[in-house]
Amino acid sequence: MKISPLLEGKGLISFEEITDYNLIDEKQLRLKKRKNSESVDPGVEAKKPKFLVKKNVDRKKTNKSKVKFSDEVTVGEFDKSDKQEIKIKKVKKLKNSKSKKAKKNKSHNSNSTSRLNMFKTDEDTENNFDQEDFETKMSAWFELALSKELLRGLYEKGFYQPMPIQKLVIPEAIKNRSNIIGTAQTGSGKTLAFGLPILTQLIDSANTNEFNKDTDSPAPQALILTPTRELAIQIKDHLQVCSKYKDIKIACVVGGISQLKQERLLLKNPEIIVATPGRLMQMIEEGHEYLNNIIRIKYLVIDEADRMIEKGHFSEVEKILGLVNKDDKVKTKRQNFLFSATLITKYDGDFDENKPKKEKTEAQIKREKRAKLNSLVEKIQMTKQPKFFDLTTQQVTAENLLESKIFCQLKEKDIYLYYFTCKYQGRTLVFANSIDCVRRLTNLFRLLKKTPLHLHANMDQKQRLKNLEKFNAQENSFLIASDVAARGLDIPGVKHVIHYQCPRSAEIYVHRSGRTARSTSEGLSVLLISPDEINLYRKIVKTFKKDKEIKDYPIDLDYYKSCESRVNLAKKIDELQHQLNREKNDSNWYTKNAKLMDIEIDDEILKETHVDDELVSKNRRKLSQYKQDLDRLLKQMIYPKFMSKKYLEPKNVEEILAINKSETTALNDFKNKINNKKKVKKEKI
Ligand SMILES: Nc1ncnc2c1ncn2[C@@H]1O[C@H](COP(=O)(O)OP(=O)(O)OP(=O)(O)O)[C@@H](O)[C@H]1O
Repeated sequence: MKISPLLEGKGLISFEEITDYNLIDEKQLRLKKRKNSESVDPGVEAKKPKFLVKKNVDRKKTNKSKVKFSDEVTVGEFDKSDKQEIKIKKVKKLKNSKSKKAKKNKSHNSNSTSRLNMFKTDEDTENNFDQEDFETKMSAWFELALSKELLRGLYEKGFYQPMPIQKLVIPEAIKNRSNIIGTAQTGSGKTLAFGLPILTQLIDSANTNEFNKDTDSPAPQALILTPTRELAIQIKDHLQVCSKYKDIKIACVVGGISQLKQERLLLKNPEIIVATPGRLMQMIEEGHEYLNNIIRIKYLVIDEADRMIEKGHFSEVEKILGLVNKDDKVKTKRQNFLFSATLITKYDGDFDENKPKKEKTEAQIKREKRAKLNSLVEKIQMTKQPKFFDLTTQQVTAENLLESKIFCQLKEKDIYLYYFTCKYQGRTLVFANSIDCVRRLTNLFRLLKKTPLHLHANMDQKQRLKNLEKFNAQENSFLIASDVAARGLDIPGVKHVIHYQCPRSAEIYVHRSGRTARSTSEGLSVLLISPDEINLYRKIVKTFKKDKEIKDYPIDLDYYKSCESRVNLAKKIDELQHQLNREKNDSNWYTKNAKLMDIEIDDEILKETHVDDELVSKNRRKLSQYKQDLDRLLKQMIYPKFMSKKYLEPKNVEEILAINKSETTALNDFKNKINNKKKVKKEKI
């Protein structure tokens, strides 16, 4: 058996190791294969189970279950009664037994060859579909009981190995139809962990014509709820690509986009609806027939579940739950999935340094986790005990994420941000706490000719999507966003996440940072912390015990100084521009309204609102001068320390800039700093 690179070397467990398989089927397949020399007759194979089936064996009663529990992966059978411990399902540590591995690989191959014939389309036969390549690369998926059409889609996407959360959740969800609660780091593939089991089961029912069998009016089969529109669209696209070899219709019901268009798509009776709660509830209340039938859904997913059930945020979620839980029979049969990277990480303790510290005991933490899970189960009204998969580590943030910080004064933040975007190449995502701050930074960085993109909840939805698309498409794009972009968004190649302001909660820190270092890529997060944010910073550090992990980001002071003059000038321009606009708007407001109402303005008021023309033209001249100065500054190079001034001929500037940028990356600078510190420490010892 091949182990996912993410599992390798970490002593993590594999789901395959904890299941018992129906070996008779496997033997029969092998015998058949031998008889037919190369491949098994697809006709015969079709009558056999397509995948190895987990036997209904009570592990507790078998002697094979001498197992150890790995700290890093918790497979818990969650118990509703608060008094009982979370039952840990027995799991075996992965052993590197060669003979066992070889045996398994053999069985994979013999089994998969026969299945392969069914994956082929007519086009494949013409285009020489590489069966062997498919079989070798995809073998790790074969035991997860996925439908053949999905395997083909995954192969084309280059997803040759299931990620750990997928490896654990998928077979459990398909074979046992369990309710699932899953938590794993950001970028660890949770979407497909719930998406693939649902798609497989839908494909199976489509193949047996089971959709809407018992009723005349069609109904959605699955509902996926997400907190943001962008995330809903992303999930829809992701599932659609994976299921391209089977016509499973997926529709988005999200706000900010033409309702008419969505209604048209709903006329096609999509099996899966991915929705944000607000628009979904609105359309249901307006009496949309197909959506009203969500009371019959067979699969319910609540992504970013901790956010979705936050008090006061999503009253619509509760209304939707009220609807889907109306019919007891449907509710009992429904399969539920709850996922998030921060499902149980909330820190409710005290982070005030002046108060005595009370460390929680392991038992207390466990109790709290259980209580949180209990409340989730109750809210969703799961009738069957869920299986709980916790793949988060102590670090909580993604494994390949390097975390850093810069302590600075409030007014220095703009300079550090500019410093960063000038010094380093790579897609950069900046988070601010308020929409006003996003707007101000966008204006400022436009003046600095940094072509920033922006994203916040008060923007037109089309513009939001357009900006996200541009951020995706351009190589060194730079997006300034509010926390509407913090959760779930999967933008490839984001190299840096900068927290311009300290996030208000530790969970948001995890999600924001998780926009980089996704899947197997590396990424860097930089927290800019001003004195008034120290408490927020402490909260993050305490929640995740990260006091040693978040190191200072190294700053090149010469470079910083060059940035300072530009940013300060740009700020002056921004302020002056605002002042001029304000004055213009004020005087316009009075004269415009007076005209509209056909009244004469009192002389006194006119005097008060009168804009001093001379002052205005003086400010305009000043503004134009500042702009010219800034232009001149921006044309110069922010030269790195190691370069002498003789290189700074204007024609060489671009060239040098390119060389400079290709040599240094933010991650390398940070890693070098850490390594140098380690060296110094060693030398001292
Ligand atoms: N088996 C796989 N092999 C390779 N890449 C994968 C696999 N499964 C998912 N991915 C990719 O990994 C990335 C992260 O996946 P996904 O968006 O599902 O993460 P997530 O755990 O939901 O993250 P978040 O907590 O931020 O929402 C995506 O680009 C996805 O396409």
